[in-house]
Amino acid sequence: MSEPTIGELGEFGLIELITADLPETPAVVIGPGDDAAGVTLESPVLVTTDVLVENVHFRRAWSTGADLGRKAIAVNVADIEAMGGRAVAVTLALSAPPDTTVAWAREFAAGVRAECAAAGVALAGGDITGAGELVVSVTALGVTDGRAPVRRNGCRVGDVVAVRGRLGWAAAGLVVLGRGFRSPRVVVEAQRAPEVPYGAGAEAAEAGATAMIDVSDGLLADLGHLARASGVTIDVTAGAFEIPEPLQAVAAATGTDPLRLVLTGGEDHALAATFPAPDAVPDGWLVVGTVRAGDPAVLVDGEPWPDEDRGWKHF
Ligand SMILES: Nc1ncnc2c1ncn2[C@@H]1O[C@H](COP(=O)(O)OP(=O)(O)OP(=O)(O)O)[C@@H](O)[C@H]1O
Ligand SMILES: Cc1ncc(C[n+]2csc(CCOP(=O)(O)O)c2C)c(N)n1
Ligand SMILES: [Mg+2]
Ligand SMILES: [Mg+2]
Ligand SMILES: [Mg+2]
Repeated sequence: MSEPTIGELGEFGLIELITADLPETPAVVIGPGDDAAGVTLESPVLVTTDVLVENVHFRRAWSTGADLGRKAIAVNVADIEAMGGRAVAVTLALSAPPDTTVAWAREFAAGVRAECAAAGVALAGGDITGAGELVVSVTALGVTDGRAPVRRNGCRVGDVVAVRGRLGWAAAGLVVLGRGFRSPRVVVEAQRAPEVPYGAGAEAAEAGATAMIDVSDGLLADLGHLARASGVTIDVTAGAFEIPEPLQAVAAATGTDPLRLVLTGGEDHALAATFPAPDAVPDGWLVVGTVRAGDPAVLVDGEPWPDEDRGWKHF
């Protein structure tokens, strides 16, 4: 007998599967289950949306439903973290082919719940539609607990650049999966869902971070957004990075440069921020560069890096 599908379960059955018995939180006063959610927030409110599309951001052959559920929440919460905020609630839109199995949907819902719990956010609502391919769109709401939001435009000449979290792991996982392998397991898992350093964004803001971004496309590409918004040159020191063993293994096995994975690999959602001085950088962050006067640019050891090889571009 074939497996039960969400087409058989129905739209409202799928909503029930996703939303049944969600944990209560003080921030969400209504929902999900009404036409909209009621969320109690202080001001200013941070809001962000990121979409994950099948065969662009993930493949069903490479990732489980649980991986996708986790990733969809994590990549959005990372954007709240990147402004120094604390994510409070999310909404979740899922578009799926009707032959998607109920078993997959259950796993997806479990992944969403697990990451919401890890990030301390409530699922406040969402939407369901049919589609030719899977598409997951999440909107996250966050607060800053009285601090000014950290933006991309605050880098000052003399600041140091620091990162918190992993770089190049998800990209190494993509290389491995693309070649039909499943190991090293740690990088494959990193590609399936990122380990976002929850709380580190607020910590950086508290420590006086002048600008911040999460690394979705690649460190050099994303630091480029800080450099452009702030009108500065960022100089990254290649020797600051200790290349983790699994990345060395993937690079050796596939003839890639491990430093390239670290500098241009996206999807780990590490945080990259600038701080006024080395002693302002919180524990757990790695200083990887400096901010200088100059045209907006990101250099590596004072030299340009090829423009076409800085990180992911959708078009
Ligand atoms: N369709 C859109 N309409 C309005 N603003 C948008 C749209 N897409 C992106 N933006 C805005 O552009 C800025 C950069 O968006 P971008 O999606 O590149 O950043 P991100 O979500 O942090 O990164 P990524 O999507 O690579 O994870 C954000 O302020 C975002 O809100
Ligand atoms: C099947 C498959 N092909 C390619 C990739 C690589 N990839 C896709 S989007 C992206 C940048 C971040 O996305 P966004 O900018 O939308 O946040 C990267 C590095 C993948 N994960 N899966
Ligand atoms: Mg985005
Ligand atoms: Mg971002
Ligand atoms: Mg992007």
